[in-house]
Amino acid sequence: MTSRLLVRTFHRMVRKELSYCTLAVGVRSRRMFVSAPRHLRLSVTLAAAWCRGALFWRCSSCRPFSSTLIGFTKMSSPKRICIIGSGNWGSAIAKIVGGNVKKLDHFENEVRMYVFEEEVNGRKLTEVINTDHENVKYLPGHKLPENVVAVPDVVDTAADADILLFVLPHQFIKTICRPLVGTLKPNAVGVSLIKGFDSAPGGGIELISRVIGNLLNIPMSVLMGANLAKEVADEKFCETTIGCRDRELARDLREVFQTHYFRVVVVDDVEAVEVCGALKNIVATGAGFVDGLGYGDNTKAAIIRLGMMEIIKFCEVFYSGSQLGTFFESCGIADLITTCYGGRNRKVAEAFVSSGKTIEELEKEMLNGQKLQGPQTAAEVNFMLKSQKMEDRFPLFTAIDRICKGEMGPDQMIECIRNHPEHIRKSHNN
Ligand SMILES: NC(=O)C1=CN([C@@H]2O[C@H](COP(=O)(O)OP(=O)(O)OC[C@H]3O[C@@H](n4cnc5c(N)ncnc54)[C@H](O)[C@@H]3O)[C@@H](O)[C@H]2O)C=CC1
Ligand SMILES: O=C(CO)COP(=O)(O)O
Repeated sequence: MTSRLLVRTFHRMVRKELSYCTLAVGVRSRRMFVSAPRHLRLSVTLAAAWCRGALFWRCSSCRPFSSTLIGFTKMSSPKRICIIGSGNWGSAIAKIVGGNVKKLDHFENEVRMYVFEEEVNGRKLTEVINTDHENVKYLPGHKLPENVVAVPDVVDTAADADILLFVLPHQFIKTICRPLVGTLKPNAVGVSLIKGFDSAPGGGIELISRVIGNLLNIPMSVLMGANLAKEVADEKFCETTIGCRDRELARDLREVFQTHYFRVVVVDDVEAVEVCGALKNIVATGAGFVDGLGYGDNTKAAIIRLGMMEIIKFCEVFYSGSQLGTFFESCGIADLITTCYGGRNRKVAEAFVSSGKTIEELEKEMLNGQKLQGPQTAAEVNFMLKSQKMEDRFPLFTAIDRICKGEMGPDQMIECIRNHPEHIRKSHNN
C-alpha cells in the first residue's frame, strides 16, 4: 500500500515536470527503496537517471519537499548570482556570467550588478547600462547580456543572491560591504575577484576575501588569473584560476565562469591564489619603472623573475602550506607576465618615470575613473614588512613602495636589487 502511494506520488511529480525534484540519497531512503517491490525499484532507477548530475552532488543543498517520509526531496530553487562591482573587470565578468547563466537552468536568468552611480554624458550610468546594455564608461564597445541588470543600491543587488561575486577596486570594499551586514540570504557564498590586501590593525595585512568573509559571515572563494579585462571582453583566449575548497561549489563556479575562451582551473590552495593576484600588481609597477627608464627586456625579465621569487617567499613566510604548483597556474606566473606587459599598473608607472607627475595625477589623467591597485598594495605590504622588520628579505617590493612614495628615484631600484637575497642564496649554494 505504502509502496503504491510512493510510486503514484513519484509519477505525478515526474508528469508535472518538477525538474528540480530528485531522490533523497540519504542512507535511510536508499534502504527503503532497496526493500521495495520491483516496479518501485524501476521507478527509482529511472528517476536517478533522469536527475543525473543532480543526484550525487546537488543533494547537500536540498530542502525537504513536502514529506521526507516518501523519499523525495526538492532541490533548492535556481541559484541567483549577483555581481558587486561594475568597473573594467566587473563589466567583463558580467558579460561572461550573464551569458552563461542564460544557458543553465539551475541558475536564475537575472544577474544583478551593483553600479556605483555616476552621471555619464548627462545620464545615470545604471540607466545607460539597462537601456543600451553597455558600460560606456568602464568597458566601452562591449555589449552586456540583457539579463545583466544594473542596480545602484548594493543591498537590493545582493538581496536573495546565493552567490555573490565581489569585483571592486580593493580600496572600496569595506565601505561597499558594510550595508550588506545582516541582509544576505542564509547559506550565501562569495567569490572575490579583487586583487589587493587590506591593512589589519597592529601593522598587519588581511586578505580581501577574509575581510569580506568576516564582515558578512559567508564562506569565500577567489578567482584570479592572467585576465586583462579588455582582452577577456574581446573573447581572446585565456586561462583563470579559481581557489575553492568546496567541491560542489567549485562545479557551480566552473559552470558560471567557463567559456570557450575563458578556461577555468580550480585549485584548493585558496590563499596562495589570492596572494599571487595581489602581489603581482606591485611587481607590474616595478616593470613600468623599468620601461620608463628605457632599460630593456632583460632588465624587465629580471624584475619579473625576482618578483616571482618574492611572491613565493611571501607565501612561504606568511601563508605556509602554499603549494609550489599554484605559482605555475594562471594566477601565478601568467598573471605576472601579462600585467608586466599589458596592465594599467605598468602603464601608469612608466608614465610616472617619464612625466615626473604623481601617481595620483596620472591615475586621474590616464585611466578615466579606473583605479590602480599596485602602489596602494605596495604601501600596505611594506607597512607590514616594516613592522615585522622584514624589508631586507623583500627588497623589490620595498624599493617599489619607496619609489611610489617619492622617497627614492626610480633609477635607484636596480641598486636595491643588485644584491638580492636570491643571488646571495644561490652563490652560497655554489
Ligand atoms: N581591469 C582588469 O583588467 C582586471 C582587474 N582585476 C581586479 O578587479 C578589481 C576591480 O577592478 P575593475 O573592475 O577593473 O575596476 P576599475 O579599475 O575599472 O574601477 C572602477 C570602478 O570603481 C568604482 N568606484 C569608483 N569610485 C568608487 C567609490 N568611491 N566607491 C565604490 N566604487 C567606486 C567605479 O564605479 C567603477 O565601477 C581590482 O581589484 C582589480 O585588480 C582583476 C583582473 C583584471
Ligand atoms: O589583473 C590584471 C590582469 O590580470 C589587470 O592588471 P592591471 O590592474 O595592472 O591592469
